[in-house]
Amino acid sequence: MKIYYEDDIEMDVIADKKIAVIGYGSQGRAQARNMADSGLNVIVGVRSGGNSWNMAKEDGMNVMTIEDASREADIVHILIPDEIQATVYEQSIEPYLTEGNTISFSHGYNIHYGYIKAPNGVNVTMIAPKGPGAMVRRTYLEGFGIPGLVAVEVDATGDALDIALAMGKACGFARAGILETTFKEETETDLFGEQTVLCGGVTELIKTAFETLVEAGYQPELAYFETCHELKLIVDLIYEKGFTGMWKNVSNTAEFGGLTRRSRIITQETKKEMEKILEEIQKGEFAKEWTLENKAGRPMLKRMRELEVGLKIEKVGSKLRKLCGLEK
Ligand SMILES: NC(=O)C1=CN([C@@H]2O[C@H](COP(=O)(O)OP(=O)(O)OC[C@H]3O[C@@H](n4cnc5c(N)ncnc54)[C@H](OP(=O)(O)O)[C@@H]3O)[C@@H](O)[C@H]2O)C=CC1
Ligand SMILES: CC(=O)[C@](C)(O)C(=O)O
Ligand SMILES: [Mg+2]
Ligand SMILES: [Mg+2]
Repeated sequence: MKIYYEDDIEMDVIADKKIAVIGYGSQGRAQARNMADSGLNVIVGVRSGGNSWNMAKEDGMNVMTIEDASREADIVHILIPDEIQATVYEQSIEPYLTEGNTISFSHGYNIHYGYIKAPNGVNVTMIAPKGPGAMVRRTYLEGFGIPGLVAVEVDATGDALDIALAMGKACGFARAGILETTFKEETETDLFGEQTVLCGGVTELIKTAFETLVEAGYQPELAYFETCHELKLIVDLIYEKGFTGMWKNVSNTAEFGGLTRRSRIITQETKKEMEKILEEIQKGEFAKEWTLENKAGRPMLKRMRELEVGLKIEKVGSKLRKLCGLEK
């Protein structure tokens, strides 16, 4: 396992290169601004007249259409939604690539599952933060960074890894460390983590605990504070001090209750289901399902989004977040 830090990485490999960041959303806006603030020649490639076009202009970025940016750049860093990358790549990026260029990603999904294939002579690299775009920017401005992953699928120029690492350093990732991996490993672990813990698992855990308390007659506001709001404070302790550090900071009562009951909540059945979800990812079954969902116009995602907005915890939580100024 190789982890790269600031002092391990030279910037001169990309000092005079033009870097097109395609997309200006969660990751695009954060990474483009971080790299520009690090002194790199960044072009933002987005749809003309769209929200991102206007936002990038307001941020003072050098903005072009995706086609012009791809033609102009030496490195094309693709930060648009995974499910549309292949179409945009085929229509607006690939025709403008030349030998010695690099295409770069922050998730291995489209390369790993074969939706995007680079032409001969073009590097294929990944520099991926292990965190949301807003934190990529916030930690950079605070002088720190989000840990990153670096991978090289195709090294056509012999310096593809140096290029990806320099981009990661310019984004601030090397302050926290950049771990070397592969497109396969990043893709499979990222999908697994977001489905079973970070986004899927944790919201289902919170929702179920909240509903259990409310159905038992407790005040919904108290249930929200207990099962959702306070979770950040506990996770911050784990983030900074690990499990043992967190246990040291909570009461002995919480420690005894938590350690004796947690395996009744996350059971061996849960572990078996996690293994099944990982297998679906490894076999490409999730990717196929997501591709079909998009081809059908996202009926399931639209319905699930509607149900999510309508959840009691969302209504109670929004009211409380507004009252304490967290939410506008
Ligand atoms: N979100 C995150 O925190 C993380 C994301 N990643 C990865 O980063 C990559 C980007 O993800 P993320 O930042 O969330 O993406 P977003 O959903 O935030 O991307 C939005 C951007 O994509 C553009 N866009 C959307 N649809 C199209 C289209 N059909 N044609 C052209 N441009 C389009 C939008 O432009 P417009 O304004 O014109 O609509 C906007 O600039 C993905 O590979 C993702 O897996 C990796 C780690 C974390
Ligand atoms: C923020 C992040 O790392 C995720 C959950 O993998 C994503 O947004 O795809
Ligand atoms: Mg992730
Ligand atoms: Mg992800």
